[in-house]
Amino acid sequence: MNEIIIATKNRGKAKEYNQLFNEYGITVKSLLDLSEEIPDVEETGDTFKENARLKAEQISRLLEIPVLADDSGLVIDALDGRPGVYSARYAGEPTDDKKNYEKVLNELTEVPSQSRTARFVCVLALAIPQGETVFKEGFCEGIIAESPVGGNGFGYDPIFIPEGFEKTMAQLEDEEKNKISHRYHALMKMKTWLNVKLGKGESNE
Ligand SMILES: O=P(O)(O)OP(=O)(O)OP(=O)(O)OC[C@H]1O[C@@H](n2cnc3c(O)ncnc32)[C@H](O)[C@@H]1O
Ligand SMILES: [Mg+2]
Repeated sequence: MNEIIIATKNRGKAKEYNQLFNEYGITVKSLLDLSEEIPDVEETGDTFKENARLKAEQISRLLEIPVLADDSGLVIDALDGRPGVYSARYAGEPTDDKKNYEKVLNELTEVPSQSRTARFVCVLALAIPQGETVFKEGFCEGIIAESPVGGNGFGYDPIFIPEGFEKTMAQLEDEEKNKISHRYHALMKMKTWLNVKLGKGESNE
């Protein structure tokens, strides 16, 4: 295997998967790299898992090859878990990262720092033609900053301070984010599962 399809139209995600798969010599293609026009998958699920399944299975069925997809988002305790599965379109459509995180900051103006706990969640789905879809979940704990800082990453990165750091995710180098992110943790679980499946390693679950 030297190429894998990620069913995403998000450039930030696609870039991270390329970096994460690079050390295995695997090239990642997103839906933005395919020459054919791929219809948008309606994210009608109520959970990250349902939406990850919809994206991976619909594109796998269309292309007739194994496909990975992630549904991810930011879960904020003081907002009862919002924006959660609605992270991409929290401030409405079309999707706008800046409007999304500004909405979150406005909603948290009265909330003190010890109550600004949150986590990024990533549910990664691997859909296999004629097979059962496999799901792995990853988390990254942190707190919501008072104001946006940093220009790396995407989405809510400028307002998310990961646990153990004093800067936002958007101030981290790509390599640093890719060692702690929810996406990295989900992918490592998927890798372990694949190794066991292919008889190359031990399960640690
Ligand atoms: O569905 P696809 O095409 O993959 O692209 P998307 O951007 O719509 O992706 P999701 O439906 O999974 O929504 C995830 C949203 O959560 C946010 N998000 C997810 N991972 C993130 C990360 O690593 N850093 C910052 N924000 C992130 C960001 O706003 C994303 O748009
Ligand atoms: Mg989406």
